[in-house]
Amino acid sequence: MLEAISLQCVRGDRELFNNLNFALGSGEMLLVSGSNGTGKTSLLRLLCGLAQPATGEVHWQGENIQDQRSEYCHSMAYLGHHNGVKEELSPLENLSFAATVAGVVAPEDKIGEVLNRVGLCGCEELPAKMLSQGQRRRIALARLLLAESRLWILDEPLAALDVQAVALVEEMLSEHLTGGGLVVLTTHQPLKISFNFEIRVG
Ligand SMILES: Nc1ncnc2c1ncn2[C@@H]1O[C@H](COP(=O)(O)OP(=O)(O)OP(=O)(O)O)[C@@H](O)[C@H]1O
Repeated sequence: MLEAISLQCVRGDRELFNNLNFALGSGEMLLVSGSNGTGKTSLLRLLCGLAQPATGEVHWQGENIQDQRSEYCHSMAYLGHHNGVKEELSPLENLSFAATVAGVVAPEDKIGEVLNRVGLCGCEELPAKMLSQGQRRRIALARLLLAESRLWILDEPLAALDVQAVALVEEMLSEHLTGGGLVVLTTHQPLKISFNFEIRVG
């Protein structure tokens, strides 16, 4: 379970939110909504442990994430605004590198399958810098599929994606939730898959 306990977020001299609470269980999805600049990315960064709340705590499986950083990093996959793709490396190399860092066993045929699933068949060996924005976003989605993390924290996962890729993300979310995974996401685009909770910031 992921729990936000009385979170307060301050950026610069502005309080973005205060006393924010939720509890998300297995197979559940939380949508974080709000207008531009209200604090959605800021909240996701607190949930990942990339930033600290002014007050409050984030708990994973009943324990503060600050006290279990390494375990939490293995349980959680974050897709931010940036794709985290290395420009000089091909999709194949990017995924192989990401799997090694995450401590996941990913033989080349498994990586090939995942790349095929995200529609990158035919450009597996091109340097990422030669790919389009949408194709780079697809590498990031492939990384999620390989990561084997129970908790997905996704900031605008549909950005730059075409209609087929949006449908793929919906399918990925659905499978992840059915398998007992948890999802926290922001999106300015409508999703066909329903969420269990919504928090509006700002
Ligand atoms: N390092 C920082 N220092 C000061 N203010 C910041 C910092 N980072 C973000 N902010 C401010 O915090 C506010 C919330 O930013 P955030 O990126 O969380 O918004 P958002 O809801 O995700 O917006 P969008 O929908 O445009 O992605 C913005 O007004 C932003 O300018």
